[in-house]
Amino acid sequence: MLDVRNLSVSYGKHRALDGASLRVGKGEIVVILGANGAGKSTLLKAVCGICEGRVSGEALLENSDLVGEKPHKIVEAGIALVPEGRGVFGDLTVEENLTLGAYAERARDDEAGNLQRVLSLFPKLGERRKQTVRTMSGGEQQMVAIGRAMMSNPSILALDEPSLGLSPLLCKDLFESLRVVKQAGLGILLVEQNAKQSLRIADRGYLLENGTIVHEDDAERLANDPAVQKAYLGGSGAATGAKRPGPTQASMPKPSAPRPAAGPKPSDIAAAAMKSVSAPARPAPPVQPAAPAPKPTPVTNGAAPAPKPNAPNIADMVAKANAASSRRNGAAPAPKPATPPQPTAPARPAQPAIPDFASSSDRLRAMIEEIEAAARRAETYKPRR
Ligand SMILES: Nc1ncnc2c1ncn2[C@@H]1O[C@H](COP(=O)(O)OP(=O)(O)OP(=O)(O)O)[C@@H](O)[C@H]1O
Repeated sequence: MLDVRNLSVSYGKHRALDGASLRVGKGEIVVILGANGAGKSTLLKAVCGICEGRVSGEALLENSDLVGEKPHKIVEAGIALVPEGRGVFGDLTVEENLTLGAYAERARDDEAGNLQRVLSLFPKLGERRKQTVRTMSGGEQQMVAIGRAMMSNPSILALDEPSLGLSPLLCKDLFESLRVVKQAGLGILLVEQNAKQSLRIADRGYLLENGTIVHEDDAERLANDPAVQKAYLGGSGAATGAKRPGPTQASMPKPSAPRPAAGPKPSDIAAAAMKSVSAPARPAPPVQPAAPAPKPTPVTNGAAPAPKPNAPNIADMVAKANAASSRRNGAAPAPKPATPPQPTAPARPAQPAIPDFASSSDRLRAMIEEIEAAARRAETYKPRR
């Protein structure tokens, strides 16, 4: 279904991805394992059309090449990204978040059907339809992010480190959810540092080292490979002198390389694309998450598509969400329903501090102002080459 051939990415002079080739079939989970800075996110971003670097090679989906296409075209073609950091709209409800994911043209005709499919895959989201996403646990928010991506009715779901920050128990739930998604016939391209659990659910895996794919195998063989165990699973393969058949040994995770400021921040790009949130006259952009945002800022997948007669208007949606939110709870956020205690406390990522606004409409307005400011920064940004 997805056939990536000889994909390379350079950020200025730095070659972050070097001739990567991989495939993802229907109903198949494929995991990319690699140390920090190996180029995993770069690979996903290049496939999804949101990479800031120079991209060459091919990413064929059902034989049409998506390299060079705009992100919303790639969503229309059938690839949806769940970005690192989720990018959910914390001030909106589960249902509102899911609805925003149905922006793609391929999803609009059957929005109700897609919603039903997502809710039947994730019954918990159905039970929590009216819950404000910010009040949910990290694992539940991740489920919202996956559900929202699935609302675009994709054939390939790409996920960037979805288990990041989740407790072991929530990780287990998350990986189980992905198994359910796979059973629905989607192909899953998964970037993960949690090698143990991802290899448990994956069909095949690739090892990425310094931008090069050095090995490919089925997931079970990878999990039992002493060299892989040593590098990614905390095992003692070195003691056995075992060597992986790839060109080089998998290296131990290394600290992230410093990231040169070669382009606008992903959150700025996302914010620029969201300008129409506060400009109702413009057509709304496609709502596919593009990048991790430092706050619960809405993130999108790039340039705005041509207006469609039946296109939902994001500004209207936000206004509706605003009204619903005010009706729901006035100034205070919805109380968090009791959830069973999680085994390890530090798993939930810190929630961004929310200023004590007088009402939820003030909160929304502040959010929009923040997005506008970021958009203005992005517009005037001039990359230093
Ligand atoms: N926008 C960018 N501009 C310049 N260099 C970048 C940019 N994004 C990534 N890089 C560099 O490309 C290399 C690969 O980064 P990438 O984020 O793809 O790695 P990764 O394997 O996803 O790492 P991690 O697991 O830490 O997220 C790194 O050296 C990184 O510094």
